[in-house]
Amino acid sequence: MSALPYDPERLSHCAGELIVNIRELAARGWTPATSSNFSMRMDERHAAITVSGGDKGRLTEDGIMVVDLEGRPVATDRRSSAETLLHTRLYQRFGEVGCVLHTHSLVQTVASRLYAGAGHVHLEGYELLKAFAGNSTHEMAIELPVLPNSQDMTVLAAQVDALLDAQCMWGYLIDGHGLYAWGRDMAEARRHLEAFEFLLACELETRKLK
Ligand SMILES: CSC[C@@H](O)[C@@H](O)C(=O)COP(=O)(O)O
Ligand SMILES: [Zn+2]
Repeated sequence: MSALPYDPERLSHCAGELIVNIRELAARGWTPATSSNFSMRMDERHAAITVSGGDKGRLTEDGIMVVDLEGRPVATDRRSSAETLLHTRLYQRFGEVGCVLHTHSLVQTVASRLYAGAGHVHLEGYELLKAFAGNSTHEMAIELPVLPNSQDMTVLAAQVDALLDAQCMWGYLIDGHGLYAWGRDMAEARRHLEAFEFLLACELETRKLK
């Protein structure tokens, strides 16, 4: 029997799913330099998350570790993502959140700069809005929030908390930084991430043509 406070088989399963998906996202150029971080819920008290630093496109099992939902490392001396708190707050608040993905694509970063003043990106009338869980028509709008960046994760986490108090959503941008998106499992989180990326690219293209 394992002395670990989590199921090692569950960790292996999460690590496998994370690695396959992260490599695919990295291959699209969405994780430049050592940016971006990713996690999956393991159980009601633990999440599997990427370690801090390193090229996410070359991730191996060694690059995934366990934290508790307060963001503390569990049974390891490795250092989890600098942005761990932004992941664990979502798992703490919403029992149904199973996966959190954070990337730094060019489109996400440029959009975050252009819409930081407005505080949100207005996305309306797109068929792809149906990619977000709970939406069944293009005849609707969502506001993707844009938060000010900070190197102090407690400040950023508090901003995210305030947002989540005010509205139900599947993602947010951080100014000059990138996108956070989540879902009930990896497939849903990835669908949301890809939908935000595509819709932001549409907004940027449309601005160019106006
Ligand atoms: C390479 S700078 C990007 C980091 O500051 C951060 O925003 C990021 O996404 C990755 O941090 P990490 O600690 O590796 O999870
Ligand atoms: Zn980041």
